[in-house]
Amino acid sequence: MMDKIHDLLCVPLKQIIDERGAVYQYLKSTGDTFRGFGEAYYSKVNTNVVKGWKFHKEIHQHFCVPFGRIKLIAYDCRIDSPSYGAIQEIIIDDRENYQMISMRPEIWYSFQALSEPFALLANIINKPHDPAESLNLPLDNKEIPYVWK
Ligand SMILES: Cc1cn([C@H]2C[C@H](O)[C@@H](COP(=O)(O)OP(=O)(O)O[C@H]3O[C@H](C)C(=O)[C@H](O)[C@H]3O)O2)c(=O)[nH]c1=O
Repeated sequence: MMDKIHDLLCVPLKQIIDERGAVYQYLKSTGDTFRGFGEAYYSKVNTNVVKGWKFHKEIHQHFCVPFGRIKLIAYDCRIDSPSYGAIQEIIIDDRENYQMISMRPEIWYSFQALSEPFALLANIINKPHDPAESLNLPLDNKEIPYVWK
């Protein structure tokens, strides 16, 4: 998919690999996208499962995939955005697409594990998790023009 969502950034990350293993870079407080620290967690996604749709009213998220492979779909519903209506597909994994996704608030997203037996989507958010701050929609809905197959 060719759409690009305004303000959604994909930042390639380094993996420093040697015979003992590797260091996978993720997020620095000096980086342009850093908005402060609230909480860090991993979302485990079993093979082929899709989680979403999700939407955060306020929090800024930083995703990366330290294990496995994830397909992330984002939808821009902001009427005043230059990319209003855009759908962006992003592959994030622990190999050739190792990258950090900086996801500002007010973007709908859902994600699927493409790897076996699961994938981990790491998330660093700028405020502690608060269920009252998020919205959810079923995968099959009339508002988001994307069909998961
Ligand atoms: C994130 C979180 C969740 N929970 C509880 C709430 C639910 O009872 C349970 C599962 O949460 P949820 O269904 O939201 O999990 P995911 O679908 O993996 O989604 C989570 O990880 C993806 C990447 C997101 O973007 C979501 O914002 C985040 O909630 O854990 C907590 O108690 N504390 C927390 O910090």
